Amino acid sequence: MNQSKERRILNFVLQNAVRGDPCSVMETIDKYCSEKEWAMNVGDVKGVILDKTVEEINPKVALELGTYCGYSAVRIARLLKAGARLLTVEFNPEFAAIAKQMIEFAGVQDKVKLLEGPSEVIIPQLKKKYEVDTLDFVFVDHWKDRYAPDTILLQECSLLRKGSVLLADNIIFPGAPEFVKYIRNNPRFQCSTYLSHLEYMKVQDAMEKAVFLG
Ligand SMILES: Cc1ccc(Cc2cc(O)c(O)c(C(=O)NC/C=C/[C@H]3O[C@@H](n4cnc5c(N)ncnc54)[C@H](O)[C@@H]3O)c2)cc1
Ligand SMILES: [Mg+2]
Repeated sequence: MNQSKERRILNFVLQNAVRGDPCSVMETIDKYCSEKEWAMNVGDVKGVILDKTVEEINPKVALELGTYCGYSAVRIARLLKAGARLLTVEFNPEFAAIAKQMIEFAGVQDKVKLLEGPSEVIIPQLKKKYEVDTLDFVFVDHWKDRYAPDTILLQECSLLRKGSVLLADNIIFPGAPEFVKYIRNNPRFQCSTYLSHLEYMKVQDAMEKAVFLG
C-alpha cells in the first residue's frame, strides 16, 4: 500500500538529517515541505514566534495539543532547560508513531513524553496520571474546533496558574473563530496577536498568545 505523506517526511529526515541534531531535523522537514509536499507543521516563519515565546517563558512543564509529525515538539524541546519536559498529545496512531521516531531521531526523547489519545481524554488525566501540577506553557495546534473547549477544560482541571501562557497557531488560516471570540472577550486572559505567514506559503496567518491571569 502506498506510503503516507507523513511517512515520506519521516523517511526524508532519516535519510538527510543529522541524528541527534534537532535543528537539522527542523531544517530538513522545512526543506521537504517547502520544496516537495506541503504539510501542516508550524514551520520556520511562525516557528520563530514559537521559539521566542518558549525562551521568554522558559517553561518547566509544557503541553502541546496536536503532535502531528513532531516538528513543533522537536522545536520546543530543543529549547527546554535540564529537568524541563514537554507533554505532547496526538490521537492519530500513524502520526503518533511517526512523531515518536522523529523525536527520537532528533535526540530530544528525554524531554518529550508523547501521550497517545484525544486531548479531551488526556487533559483530565494530566494531574493524577502524568504528575502535572500546573502548566507553564501550552502550544495549541490541533483541530481548530477543539481550541476553545480544550482551553475551558484546562481551566476546569486547574491546570493553569497565574502567568500560564497559551500560544495558538492558525488564528487566521484556517482560523479558529470560536476560540478567538472566547479568549479575547475573557477577562481572565491577556491576549496578543502575532501576525505572520502560513507555513511554506505567502498566505497570511497569525498566532494568538493568551496569558492566564488567574
Ligand atoms: C485543506 C487544508 C489543509 C491545511 C490547512 C492549513 C492548516 C495549517 C495548520 O498550521 C494547521 O495546524 C492546520 C490544521 O488543521 N491542524 C490540525 C492539526 C491536527 C493534528 O492534531 C491531531 N489532533 C487533532 N485533534 C486532536 C485531539 N482532540 N486530540 C489529540 N490529537 C488531535 C491530529 O491527529 C493531527 O495530527 C491546517 C488548511 C486547509
Ligand atoms: Mg498549525
